[in-house]
Amino acid sequence: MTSTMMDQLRTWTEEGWLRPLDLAFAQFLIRLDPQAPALLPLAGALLARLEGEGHTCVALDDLLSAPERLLDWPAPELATLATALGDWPHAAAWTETLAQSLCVQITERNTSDPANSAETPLVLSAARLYLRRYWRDQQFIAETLRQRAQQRVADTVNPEVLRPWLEQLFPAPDEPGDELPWQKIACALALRSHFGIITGGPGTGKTYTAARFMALLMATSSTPLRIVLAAPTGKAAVRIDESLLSAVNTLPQLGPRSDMAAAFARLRPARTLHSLLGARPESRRFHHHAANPLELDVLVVDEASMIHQEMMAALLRALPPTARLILLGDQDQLASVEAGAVLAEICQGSGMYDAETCHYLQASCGATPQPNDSSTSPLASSIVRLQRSHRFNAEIGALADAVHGGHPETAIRILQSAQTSTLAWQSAPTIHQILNLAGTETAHGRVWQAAGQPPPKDPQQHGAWVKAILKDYADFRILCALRQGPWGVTGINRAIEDHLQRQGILQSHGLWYVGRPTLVTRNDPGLGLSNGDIGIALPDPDRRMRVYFPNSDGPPRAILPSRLNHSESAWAMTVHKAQGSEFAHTVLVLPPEDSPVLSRELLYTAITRARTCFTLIAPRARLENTIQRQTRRMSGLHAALRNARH
Ligand SMILES: Nc1ncnc2c1ncn2[C@@H]1O[C@H](COP(=O)(O)OP(=O)(O)OP(=O)(O)O)[C@@H](O)[C@H]1O
Repeated sequence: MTSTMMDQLRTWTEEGWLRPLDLAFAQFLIRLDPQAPALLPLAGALLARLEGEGHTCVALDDLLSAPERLLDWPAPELATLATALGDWPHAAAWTETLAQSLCVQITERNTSDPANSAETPLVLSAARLYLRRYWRDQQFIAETLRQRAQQRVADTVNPEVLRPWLEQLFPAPDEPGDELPWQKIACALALRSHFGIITGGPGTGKTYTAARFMALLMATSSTPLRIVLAAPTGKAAVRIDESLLSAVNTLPQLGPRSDMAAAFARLRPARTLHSLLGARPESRRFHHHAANPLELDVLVVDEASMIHQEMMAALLRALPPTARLILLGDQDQLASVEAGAVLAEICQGSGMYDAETCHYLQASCGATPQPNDSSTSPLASSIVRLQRSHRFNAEIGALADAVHGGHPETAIRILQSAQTSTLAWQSAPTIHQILNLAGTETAHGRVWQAAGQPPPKDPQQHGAWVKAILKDYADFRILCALRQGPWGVTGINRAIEDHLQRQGILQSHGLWYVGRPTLVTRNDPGLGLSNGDIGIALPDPDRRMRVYFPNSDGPPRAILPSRLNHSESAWAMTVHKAQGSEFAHTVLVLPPEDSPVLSRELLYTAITRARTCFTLIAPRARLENTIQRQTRRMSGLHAALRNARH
C-alpha cells in the first residue's frame, strides 16, 4: 500500500505536479517510519508542496473539501488525488490513521505519552497538519502576542494628562464627517501596551501617526529611549526613512523642538529586519535571540504585511519583554513570499474594543468606538485600522477599493470612465504597447536618453547626474504578475532590451550595459545590499562602469558590476518585489492566460504602488477573474491567538 503510494508520488514528481523536494520529504518520513500507513507520505508530500505556496499548514477540511482551490493541478491529476484521499475522507480519519505513525504528534491526545510528545517532524492539531517548526513558531507567536497585548506598560501616562498632548498632535478630526479620530486612537492605544498595530491602506497616515507616537514617548519619558526603526526589505527601510522625515516636518512644537528634530535624525537609517537581528549567511539562526536580546526600548516595523511567520517568531524571540513593538502595514496587501500571512491573521476580527479600552479612549481622546466585548481576538484592542487616505488620488483610490471589495463591474466602470490621465486601461494587450510606454512617454525614456550621454567629469556634477537618473527611474515601473513567459518579468525585460538594441540605444557587451537597471536578488551584507535593492549601471567620471545605488544619507553608492553575483535586469519586476515601494506611474501587466497567482490581493497591491498614475494592461476576462480570486493562506495563527494554547 505504502509502496503504491510512493510510486504515485514519484509519477506526480516526474510530471511536475510535485517538486523533487516534496518527494524527498515523503521519502524521509518513510525512512523514519517504514511501517507507516500510506497516508503519511501522501500527507508529507502535500504539506511540503503547500508550504512552498506560502501555507503554514494544511487545513484538512479545506484540502478534503476542495483540493482544486489549493493545488493548481489539471483535472485528471486532481481525480487521481481524490481517489488516493478516498480512504481518509474526513479529518477524524486522518487523525486516527496518522496517530499510528511515529512521525506525527497529535496535540489533542495524551501528551504525557512519551511517544506522542517526542519531537516528531509533523504535528496534527485542531484538524491542521504542520511541519513541526511552523507549529512551534505559530504557538510561540500567539502566546507572546497575547501576553504583550495584555501587559500594560509600567509608566503609562494618565489619560487625562495625555489628552492635551494628543489634541496638540492631532488638532482637528481627520476630516469633517469622519466618524472617529482614528489616528489619535491609534496613538493612544500604542502608548498603552507592549504591542500595537496601525494598519490601513496607502497614505492613511500610518507613518504620520507613528511619528506622533514616538514624539510623545520622547516628550513624556523620564529617560532617553532607544527607539529603532526597521522594515522587512532594504527598499522599505529607505521608504520609512523618507516618510518619517516628512512626518517630522509636520509635527507641532512639542517641548524643545530642536531636541525632537535631532532625536528623530538619530533614528535614521532604518534597518532591515535581517540586519537588525544579525542574519548569518546560509543559516536560519540570528545573532540576536532570547538569550542575546536586542538592546532597545521601542521597535517600529513598517511594511509588516511582508513579515513571514518564521521572521516574526525570530523577531519576538529577540525582543526584550519590556520593549514595545509597533507594527505598521496594510493587511490587505499580498502576504510575504515565504510562508505565513502574519499581519492579516493577527488583524482578522479586529476593530472591536472592550469596555476598559473604550473607557481609556474616551478619557484620552475624547471619543471612542462602541464597546464590543464579543471580540474573538485578545489582540483586537491593540489594533487600529486607519480609514482615510490623505495622499491618494481619488480615482486610483476608488479603483483600489473596488478591487479590494471584490467588485469587478465597479472596477471596470471606473477604468472605462476615467476622465483624467490618472487611469488607463489597455484591454487588448500587445508587447508594443509596453515598449511604447516604457520608451517615450515616461521616465524610462529619460533614463535611456541620459544614459546615452557622456557622463559629467566633475565629481559633484556627476553625483547630481546619477541622482537625477535614479530619480527618473524610480518614477516609473512596469510590474508583472508572473516571472516567466512572454508576459512575465523575464519576457518583458528581454523584449525591452532587444528593442533598445534595435534602436541603437543600448550597446550591450554581455550582461552589463550602460543604463541597465539592476535588481539585487539576494542579501549581500558584505556589500551592504539587500534583496530587492535597485541600482543602475552608469559610467563614473572616468567612464568606467559602476552600478549606482540610491543612498538616503549621501551620494549614490558605486559598486563594481562584477561584485554583484545575484542580480537581474529590472525594467520590469514582479508585484511581490515592488511591495514596500511606490512609483509616480505604475504599469501592471497581466498575462492573457489565467494563472493561480492572479489574485485580488496581487492586483490591489499593484494599484496601490501608483502615486499619480496607474496603467493596466490586461484583457477584460483576466481582470474579472483576478478580482474574483481571493487568496487565503492556510494558517492556524488566528485560531491559536483565540485559544491561548492547544
Ligand atoms: N491627519 C493628517 N492631516 C494632514 N496630513 C496627513 C494626515 N495624516 C497623514 N497626512 C499626510 O498624508 C501623507 C501620507 O501619510 P503617511 O506617509 O503617514 O501614510 P502611510 O499610511 O504611512 O503611507 P504608506 O502606506 O505609503 O506607508 C503624508 O504626506 C502625511 O503628511
